[in-house]
Amino acid sequence: MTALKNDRFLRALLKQPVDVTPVWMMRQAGRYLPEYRASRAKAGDFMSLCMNPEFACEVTLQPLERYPLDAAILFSDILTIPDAMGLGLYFETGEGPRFKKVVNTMADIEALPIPDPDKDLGYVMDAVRTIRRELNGRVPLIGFSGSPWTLATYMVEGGSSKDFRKSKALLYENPQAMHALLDKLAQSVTSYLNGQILAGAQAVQIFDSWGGSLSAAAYQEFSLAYMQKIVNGLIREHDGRRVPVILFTKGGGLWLESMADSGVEALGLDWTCDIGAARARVGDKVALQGNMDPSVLYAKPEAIRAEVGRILAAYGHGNGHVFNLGHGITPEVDPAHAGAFIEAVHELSAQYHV
Ligand SMILES: O=C(O)CCc1c2[nH]c(c1CC(=O)O)Cc1[nH]c(c(CC(=O)O)c1CCC(=O)O)Cc1[nH]c(c(CC(=O)O)c1CCC(=O)O)Cc1[nH]c(c(CCC(=O)O)c1CC(=O)O)C2
Repeated sequence: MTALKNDRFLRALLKQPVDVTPVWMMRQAGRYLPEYRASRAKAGDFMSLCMNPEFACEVTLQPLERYPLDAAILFSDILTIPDAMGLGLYFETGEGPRFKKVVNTMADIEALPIPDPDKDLGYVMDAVRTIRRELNGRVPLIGFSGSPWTLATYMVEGGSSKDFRKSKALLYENPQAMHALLDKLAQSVTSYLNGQILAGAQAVQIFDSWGGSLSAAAYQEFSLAYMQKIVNGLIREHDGRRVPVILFTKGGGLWLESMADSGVEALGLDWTCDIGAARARVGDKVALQGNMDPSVLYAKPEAIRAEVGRILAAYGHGNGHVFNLGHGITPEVDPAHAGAFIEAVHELSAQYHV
C-alpha cells in the first residue's frame, strides 16, 4: 500500500509531534452535504448506499473533496452487525433506523448467529479495500463499530429510543440474558473490527453512543466490561504500523479514568466535559479526541472560530489532541460552516505545536 501523505491523525493518536492539530468530523459523509443527498437518491435508499462498495467509497470521499480533513471514515453504519444477525434493518424516510425483528428473550438471543466478517459483512470489507485504493495514501482511513451496549439497545427496542425502556427492563430483570446478548455482540464486534483492520482500516473507533444513559455501576458492568473484551481481542499492529483504537462513550465524562485503563490509545469526548480538565485527569495515559458541541456549527463562522480557539487553548501546548465534534454533525448544518470549523482548527492550532 502507498505511504501516507498526511499522517497527522495517526501521529496525534500516538501522542507524537504534529505541525497542526488534526481534525475530522463524526458523520462527515452525511446528509448536510448536497452531494451526499444526490448519491443517496441515486442509490435509492440508505442501505443500498452502504452495501455497494463503489457508492460507499464515493460518499466517503465527498467531504475530503471539499475540506482539508486529516482522516476519512468508512461510510457505513453501526447497525450493520444486527442486520447481519438477521434482524432486517430498514429506514423509513424521515424516520431513524428500524428493525423488522426484535430481541427480547433468552431464546431470541441464543438463536442469534455471530456474523462472519467476510461471508456476512463482506460488503463492508470490500468498501474498506475500495476506499483505501481510492485514497491512495492521501489520509488514513478509520473503521468503526457500535459498542455492544449501544447495539443491544437498537436490537431490543427495535430502533432508536429515548429512554431505552425495554433494554433497561431486560438489563435489570434478566441480567443473565442481557449479558448473553452483550457477550455475543462483543465477539461479533471484535471479529468485525479485525476484519476491517485486515482489509485496510488504519485506526478504529468504538461508538458507545448510548453508554451515557446508564448508571455508573451499570456502565461498568454492561458497557465498559464488553468494550474491554473487544479491546483485548483486537489486532493492534498491521502493515508495520500500530492501529490506534478510539473509545467514545457519549455522556461518559465522569468515567474517563476507567476508560483510559482499558488499554486504548485515545478517548473521544462529548462537549459536556472540559478538555483541559480531561487532559489533567487522563492525558498521561491516552490521547483525546473532540470536543466541540456540533450545534456551534449553526452559529456564524466568527463564533465557530472563537469556540475552536477556546477548546485549543483549554487543551494547551503539546501532543495527543485530535480535534472533532462531540457527536455527529447534524443534517441542517451549512457546509460552509463546517469548512470554517476545519480551517480554524488548522490555523489556530499551529501556535500550540511549536
Ligand atoms: O437518512 C439517511 O441518509 C441516513 C442517515 C444516516 C444514518 N447513518 C449514517 C447516516 C448519514 C448521516 O449521518 O447523515 C451514517 C453514519 N452512521 C454512523 C456514522 C459514523 C460517524 O458517526 O462518523 C456515519 C457516517 C459515516 C461517514 O461519515 O462516512 C454511526 C452511527 N449510526 C448510528 C449512531 C448512533 C448515533 O446517532 O449516535 C452512530 C454513531 C454516530 C455518532 O455517534 O455520531 C445509528 C443511526 N444510524 C442512522 C441514524 C439516523 C440518523 C440520525 O437521525 O442522526 C442513526 C441515529 C439514530 O436514529 O439512532 C442512519
